[in-house]
Amino acid sequence: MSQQLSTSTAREPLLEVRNLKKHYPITQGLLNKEVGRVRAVDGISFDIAPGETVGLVGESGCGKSTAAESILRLEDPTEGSVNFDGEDITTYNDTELKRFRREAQMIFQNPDSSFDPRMTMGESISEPLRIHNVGPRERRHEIARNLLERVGLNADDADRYPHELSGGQKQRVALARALVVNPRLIVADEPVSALDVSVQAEVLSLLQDIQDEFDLSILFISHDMSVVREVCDRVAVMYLGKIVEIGDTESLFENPQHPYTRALLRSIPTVDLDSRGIDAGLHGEVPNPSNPPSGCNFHSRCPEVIQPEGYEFEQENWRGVMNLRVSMNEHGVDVDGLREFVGVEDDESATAAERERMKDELRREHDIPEQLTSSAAESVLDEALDDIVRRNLDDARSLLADEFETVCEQSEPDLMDTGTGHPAACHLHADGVAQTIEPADD
Ligand SMILES: Nc1ncnc2c1ncn2[C@@H]1O[C@H](COP(=O)(O)OP(=O)(O)OP(=O)(O)O)[C@@H](O)[C@H]1O
Repeated sequence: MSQQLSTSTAREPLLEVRNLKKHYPITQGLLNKEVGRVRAVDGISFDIAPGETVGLVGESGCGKSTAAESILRLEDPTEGSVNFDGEDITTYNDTELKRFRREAQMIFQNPDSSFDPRMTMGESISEPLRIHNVGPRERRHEIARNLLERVGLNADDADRYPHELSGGQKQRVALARALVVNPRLIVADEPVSALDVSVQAEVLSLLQDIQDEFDLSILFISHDMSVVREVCDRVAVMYLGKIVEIGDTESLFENPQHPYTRALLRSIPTVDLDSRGIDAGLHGEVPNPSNPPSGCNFHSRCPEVIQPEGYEFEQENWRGVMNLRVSMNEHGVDVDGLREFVGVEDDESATAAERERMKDELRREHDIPEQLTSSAAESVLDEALDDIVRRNLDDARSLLADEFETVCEQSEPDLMDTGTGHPAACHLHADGVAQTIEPADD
């Protein structure tokens, strides 16, 4: 299924993002020679219909903010198109951009840094009107007072300064300021993550009321799955610059089809203390987007990575072997550290028993059990561990790659049909069969 079709809304979209990329060059030397690229956003496509809220969700560093900035042309995209009301804004000149920026407003995470401390709230709200030469000063002030009431504050708050307001009140003012130019699209980048939980709910409910009243489209960016579930009609899950799953909120939350989405859902804190925490979800960090893993970008952390043909692992054993391979490929193995750990002076004097202890330590570090359930796999692994402690790292690397390479590291999956009504980019769906997994507790 093409990414374009699978990411569309049912209605005529207001915003159409197609194959959007934003790469930052990494340069070196006096001549600024390009030696690499940070692939912050790497080919995303989705639509937003009028009055619709679409969530962009993922861990920190997945490229959400860069996507938002590229969509509003606060950053110039490297590739791709952004159609707003049928026109590609990536080709706009300065005058056209100025007009577009009245129609598409952004709200940021930290309300403190969005206001000039020397300006009253009324001045801040009416500032965009002044920039766009709308009305005389008194009229602009009146509009600001009016909007303050619309966002649940007092008209007289127009004369107050930012330091006199709480975080939640400031985020309400930020919303009023965004609304003052009658936008059709609001991009809200983590709009409630800096607020107390009790205030978050109020601001989110205000956002929804305002959306209904003004028929706004909203791109809602968040790392918080529970907040996204609350406010979004559809959700796009982003990992390392790409959309890995996109669908209606209920469908995606009830029947998540990408292992990354499932892991994010398991990471939602619950009131049940026994099952709380990130442990059941994601391990490690988002890899550096200047050097993403081969094949499926998520394979280096995926708890459901597909097993190589010809072996029968228990999935956790298999993940352990993958952990070893990933760390060998990403940063090698510290054989000196291992040697010191077991108290061996130098390589020559190591006894067979001490080498075994080094191998045990390698297993422990990578969550590999003492013995794999598959004896064929165990014998390959044992030989590779032996190579590692004898410093034949290249031999170990190629033995493991030859025997255990999986489709997940060989080829990059596109968004594909999952049989659930919404697509995901995962080889588990290569045959079009839905993965029916128990919904996550939330
Ligand atoms: N100007 C820049 N130059 C180089 N790399 C950048 C630049 N801006 C962002 N990046 C990198 O691009 C990647 C995506 O960053 P981005 O801020 O878009 O992610 P995010 O999902 O919004 O995370 P967060 O929630 O922490 O802001 C990160 O690895 C980041 O370091």
